[in-house]
Amino acid sequence: MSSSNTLFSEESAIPDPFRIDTPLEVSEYLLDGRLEPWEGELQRIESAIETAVDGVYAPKHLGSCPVMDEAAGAAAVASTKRAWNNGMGLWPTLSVDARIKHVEDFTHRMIEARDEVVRLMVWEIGKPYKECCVEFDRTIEYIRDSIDALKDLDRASSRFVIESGIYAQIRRAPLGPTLCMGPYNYPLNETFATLIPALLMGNPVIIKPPRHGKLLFAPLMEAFRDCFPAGVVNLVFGNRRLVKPILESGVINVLAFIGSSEAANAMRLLHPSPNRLRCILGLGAKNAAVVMESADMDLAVSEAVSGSLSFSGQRCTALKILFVHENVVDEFIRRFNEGLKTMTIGMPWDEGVRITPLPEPGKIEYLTDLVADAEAHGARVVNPGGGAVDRSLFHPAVLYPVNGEMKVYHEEQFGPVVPIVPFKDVETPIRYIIESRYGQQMSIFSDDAAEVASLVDPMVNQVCRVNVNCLCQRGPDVFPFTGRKDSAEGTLSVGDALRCFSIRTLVAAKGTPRNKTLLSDIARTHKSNFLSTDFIM
Ligand SMILES: O=C[C@H](O)COP(=O)(O)O
Repeated sequence: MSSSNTLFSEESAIPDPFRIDTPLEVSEYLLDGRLEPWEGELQRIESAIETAVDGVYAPKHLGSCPVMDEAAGAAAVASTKRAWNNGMGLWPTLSVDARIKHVEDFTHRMIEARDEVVRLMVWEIGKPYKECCVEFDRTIEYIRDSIDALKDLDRASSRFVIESGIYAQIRRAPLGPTLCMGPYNYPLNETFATLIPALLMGNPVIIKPPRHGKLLFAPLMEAFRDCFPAGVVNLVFGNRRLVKPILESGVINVLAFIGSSEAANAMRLLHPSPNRLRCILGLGAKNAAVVMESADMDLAVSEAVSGSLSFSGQRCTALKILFVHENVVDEFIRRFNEGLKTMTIGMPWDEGVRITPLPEPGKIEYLTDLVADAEAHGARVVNPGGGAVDRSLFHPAVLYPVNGEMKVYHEEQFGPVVPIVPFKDVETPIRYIIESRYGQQMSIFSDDAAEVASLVDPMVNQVCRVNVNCLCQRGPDVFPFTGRKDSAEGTLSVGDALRCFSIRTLVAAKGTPRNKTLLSDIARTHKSNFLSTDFIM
């Protein structure tokens, strides 16, 4: 564990590849296929990491970004609307293979920017360097897998159907102007998890990067401009002032947002016809682990440590509450505290580091308050040094015994605080999961097949992924990723997301010989599908 005076005794302690010597001043945005100069207000972007200058610790100035206003929001809407052109624009009518080519060209350019994107991510959100690399590479893989999935989908869905005397060609069609907004914890990957399927399916998009993790979009701006037709990708920076007119315009047909349930609800209501707005959302979660008496303790502990504390607990899929059978809870806590030694605290570029500075303002105070509230209601911090604060670093705090009177029992902490609840009867965690406002995932740790089986069936009807002897997680990205209740809308995984960003339409005709010829002719001239020869009658 690093002590406060070894973290950053001086600036030169930062390894060279990670230095940011010159702040990145972003004074352009992408609209209508052009990089436009921004002459208005700029936001000063500071690092999650506090560094020492003349012995005084403060966040480092990383650069600045436009804070775009209502007029810019309206301009972004107009650009996207032109690209859509009532579904008759270049992009929505382009052939699938041509769209894929644009995305592939962009991917090559994106790979060239890897080092810079990763470096900015490390500084802006404090994510460990290796995890930033994984995020980048996972994004590239997501793009490639989505392209493959689109080829399969297109072939499967572009065949002729003859049913009850009706000829039909079923087509996957785009939905229209789309607003993509990712979260700070996966600023690249989770923005692209909506952006790429939206584009592949023919939708023009506005990207609004998250509050933290936005500078890393700057190295991609020229690639977006060069690789896509005008107006297909619009990249704007700002806050509510920018987003409000975009949604209020009524032009946006799809809101793709990963973040809090509250923000999603507020945004949805900005649209003049909220029911018409398709929302593809990845929201909050309070995933529980249930550790039964029969559990393999080594496995349960190592999965629980990693599941609750990877990227300092800032994952929607993190285990945010641990229910442990009362007969094994003492052993579980003892081993959990041992396991915490693998959660090295330090700077994101330190080898093997897992717990890093938190980027959100006010987060340290929030977590400190959660711990104090739990203590006031009878819990203790059971790991030595837990809850200690070292500038923007929060040392993981394991709280025990936690109960329903405490805030941490209910709230999504999204940080390195681990509440442990003892239980006698498995009804307790089951009831917790049933009554939760969220329904993303859960984990069961047990070595008893009958016991697992009895839990799995009721639980798959409460959450969208039941993990057996395994932590909660999103990947592999070809697996469905969604949630019930306030946790999600739509499914954000390879393939499933392509379906979310499109609609099945069909061209149908009375099954006469004349119409058969007619539909074949239409199929020959229609560009939006691959139209393999087996499609043409
Ligand atoms: O923050 C939510 C992410 O979707 C979690 O993804 P992950 O399970 O791969 O860390």
